[in-house]
Amino acid sequence: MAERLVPKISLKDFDNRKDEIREQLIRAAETAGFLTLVDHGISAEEIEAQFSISKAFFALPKETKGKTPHSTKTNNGWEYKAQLRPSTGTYDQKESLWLQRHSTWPNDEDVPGFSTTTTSFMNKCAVISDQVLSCLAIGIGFPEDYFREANDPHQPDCLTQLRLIHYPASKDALGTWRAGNHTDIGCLTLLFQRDGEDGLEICPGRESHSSTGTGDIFTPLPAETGPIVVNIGDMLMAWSDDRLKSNFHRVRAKDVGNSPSRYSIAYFNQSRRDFVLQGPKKKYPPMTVGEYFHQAVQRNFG
Ligand SMILES: O=C(O)CCC(=O)C(=O)O
Ligand SMILES: [Fe+2]
Repeated sequence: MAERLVPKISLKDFDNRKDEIREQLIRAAETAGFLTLVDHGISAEEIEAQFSISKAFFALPKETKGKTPHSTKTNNGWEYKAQLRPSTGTYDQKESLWLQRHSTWPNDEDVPGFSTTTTSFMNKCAVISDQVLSCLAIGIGFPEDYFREANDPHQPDCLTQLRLIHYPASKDALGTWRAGNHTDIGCLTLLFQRDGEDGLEICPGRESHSSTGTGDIFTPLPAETGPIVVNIGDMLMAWSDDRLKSNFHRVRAKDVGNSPSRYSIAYFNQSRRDFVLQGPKKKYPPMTVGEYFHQAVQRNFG
């Protein structure tokens, strides 16, 4: 069932297969709001190299990780079991490191290779995001390069973030959540997982970018090293006049018994703060991405 719900889409030979790929991406974005990308240009070795960096960081003592402190103002830095979800009323059982291109990063003495590996990984994520967003732009009715400008990661007002996540191993997790039920606030998320570290569940069926109601049928998506899980965020749902679906998802550990630790990496395309967001059908009044973000944070966490 999960296989049918979340299609596997190949980006192989992108320039020559653009029309076919675009159709597949739009169909997935309009239905489940989730899809899995293969042949996307980041090798399994490169993904594992970034996971090694992530594992090395999270294995450091708290004092060393705390040298990159989390800021509530920018949402960058290292947070430990700090995300309180109104959807669950509990703190997510995880730690994560939020990074922007220009934020403070852990230094290379503490994590050898951190900056080179992570910069190259972010650059590759940006290329894939650009390919997907160029297809979705046409599907919505914008010019092909519309989101290239709106999401340009090299602009100083770009809100895009990479998030390294670690869910510690657990036993009898009933009543807790690794990541409570939520939608992503940004435009488009690329999510990397590892073989055997399952836990992600998705719940399609949302009709408006600001609705907080959700169904209760969640489908597990088995974790695989290599394929990238891609999902639409609230911002792109609003930007498409609710045509592309930003759907609820969550991460859970086993209610009873042992769950191994899980590492995941998310690349959140969150657009440029000063860019004006409005769909081609003008279903919602125009607002800047910064205003949208603020409103969505209030809605999800307020
Ligand atoms: O760890 C995961 O697989 C999901 C993370 C997630 O949904 C998020 O950080 O928004
Ligand atoms: Fe998410």
